[in-house]
Amino acid sequence: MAEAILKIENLKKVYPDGTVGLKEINTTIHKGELIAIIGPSGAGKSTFLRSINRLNEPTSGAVYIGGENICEAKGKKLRMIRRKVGMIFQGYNLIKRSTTVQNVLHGRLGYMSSLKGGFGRFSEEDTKEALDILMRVGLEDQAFKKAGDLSGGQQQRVGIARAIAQNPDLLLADEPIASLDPSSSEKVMSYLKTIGKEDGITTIVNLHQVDFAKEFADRIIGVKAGEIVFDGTPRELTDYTTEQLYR
Ligand SMILES: Nc1ncnc2c1ncn2[C@@H]1O[C@H](COP(=O)(O)OP(=O)(O)OP(=O)(O)O)[C@@H](O)[C@H]1O
Repeated sequence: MAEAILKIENLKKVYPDGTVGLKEINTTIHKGELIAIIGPSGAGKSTFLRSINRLNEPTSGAVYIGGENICEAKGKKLRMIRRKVGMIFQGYNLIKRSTTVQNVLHGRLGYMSSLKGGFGRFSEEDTKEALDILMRVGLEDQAFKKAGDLSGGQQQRVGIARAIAQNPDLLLADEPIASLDPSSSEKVMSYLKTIGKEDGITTIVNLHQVDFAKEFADRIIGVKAGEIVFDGTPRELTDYTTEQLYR
């Protein structure tokens, strides 16, 4: 089996108002896997995903990314771990008035000095790499358009390109296709899968659509009431199990 890239131990999240977001999550995820997290609304999918890079601060437990516990990391060490974790959002989170290629270059910021990054001084090499990445998501002809002028599906592909520019080991995608039509969703999931496999990136995707999880994931984790209640291959997720999960 491929090396473990992510190990989660006794991960728990209780929100300040007392709501238990995650009861206790334990799992190991391997290099290059595409994992879909599914489950009913309010199950804890976003809490789970966002706890992995501490976008949402866990209450207790450990998250080892490449052997380092991000929950205990601070300062430079935390930045170094986060640099290797790309994030893709439902609302794309692009700078709409900047060009597509500038948005992709933002993925490189973690590798630049804050002075150069602040002035947007990207090297020719960085720009060339950003254009190459745009080609990989089929957007080379949109590179100099304003990101805000692209369709939703295209904006999400820029989101993928920006995350890839970060040269990540791990990609976290929080409901990346929730706002897209089926055809754009299919494309976004295909690019995530193809690039993940080509580059050996482990990808964890929160999904509402079970059919997309079954079509694209290597492994599906079902979450309900803050706990993992299913963990298996798409084939192992039967109609009965799905019904139990969403009941
Ligand atoms: N900031 C917060 N404060 C209090 N409770 C929260 C907060 N964020 C989420 N929760 C609660 O934590 C639980 C898990 O929420 P989460 O958003 O992780 O679920 P989800 O499975 O991603 O849901 P959805 O599919 O609807 O996005 C829910 O009960 C939710 O109401």
